[in-house]
Amino acid sequence: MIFSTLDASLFFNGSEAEQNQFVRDLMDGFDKHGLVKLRNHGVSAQSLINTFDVSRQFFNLPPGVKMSVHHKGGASPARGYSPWSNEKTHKLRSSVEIPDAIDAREQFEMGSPTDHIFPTPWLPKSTIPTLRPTLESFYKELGSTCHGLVTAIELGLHLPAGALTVRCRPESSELRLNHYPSMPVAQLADDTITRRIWPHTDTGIFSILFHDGADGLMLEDRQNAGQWLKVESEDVTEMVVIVANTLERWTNGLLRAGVHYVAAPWTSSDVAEDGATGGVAPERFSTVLFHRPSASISVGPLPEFVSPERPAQFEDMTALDYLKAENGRIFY
Ligand SMILES: O=C(O)CCC(=O)C(=O)O
Ligand SMILES: [Fe+2]
Repeated sequence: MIFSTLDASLFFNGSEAEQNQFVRDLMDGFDKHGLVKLRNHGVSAQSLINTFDVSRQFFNLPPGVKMSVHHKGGASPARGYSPWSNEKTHKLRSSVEIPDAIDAREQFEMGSPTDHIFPTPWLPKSTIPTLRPTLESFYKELGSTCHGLVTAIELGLHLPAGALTVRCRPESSELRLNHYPSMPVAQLADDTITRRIWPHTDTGIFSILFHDGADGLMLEDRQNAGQWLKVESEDVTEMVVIVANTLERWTNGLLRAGVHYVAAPWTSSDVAEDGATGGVAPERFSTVLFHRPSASISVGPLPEFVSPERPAQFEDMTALDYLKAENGRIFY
């Protein structure tokens, strides 16, 4: 296996020596790839089943119903439903200009249940009674895991206890449900303008990701520029953690964000083995939590990572202004 799968219970419930080993392995994975996989992460298998179940129910609704909770686009934090191709993820890598590039994907985003400045629009309870309670409880569970991971990162970066966790209060993370409709594999080939999601980095501190078993997640190989690694998964309860831009900015480039995209699946029975021609890619569902700092916190480099030999590489701006600047470029 290319990527380490770490046992998070060693950090949450282990001895000091086990915690220290987990922190070393986490930092090693972040350094080598910008990605690690976790098991025993605290999110229950039942929550995942429930979440993918309501996600399927939501995306199966008629377009008009989904559009009643439409995300209006633009710079504000994404809340609600974005139909096919509304987000242009290829623009997240400003160095790569691809005219008319399309994301073959629809999505739903929610913010913290306590966020009253950018509230999440919900369907009437009668439409899918379990949608909101399931997602709010999933959000809460993910929040506990994120808190633990941020604590581990503080240790790994030799920062004082609480240095990063205080920057994540009040909670400002965003939960996204992705649905990639079934489509001919040929439409996702290298010479087309369509990807399930284009190569990009995420804007938060890190992202935690689950999918429903349909593979396709690819990560840029930092050892071989321009090459991509398949993020194979051993089981659907495995959590993928990807370093995102804010951690890169805070550490002044010490930890780098993982560039990722979703390709046609490589193992599905209904897709040719090489994944490049023929066949139909089955639909795919994923959930991503973008763990973000609180809105007013700076995403500029932390003083601990700036020195005369290593001047600040990133602008000092609030997490909200940073998110707005990115969203303004990619959401229509
Ligand atoms: O669906 C996936 O596996 C990746 C999704 C993703 O990268 C995103 O939503 O930012
Ligand atoms: Fe992403």
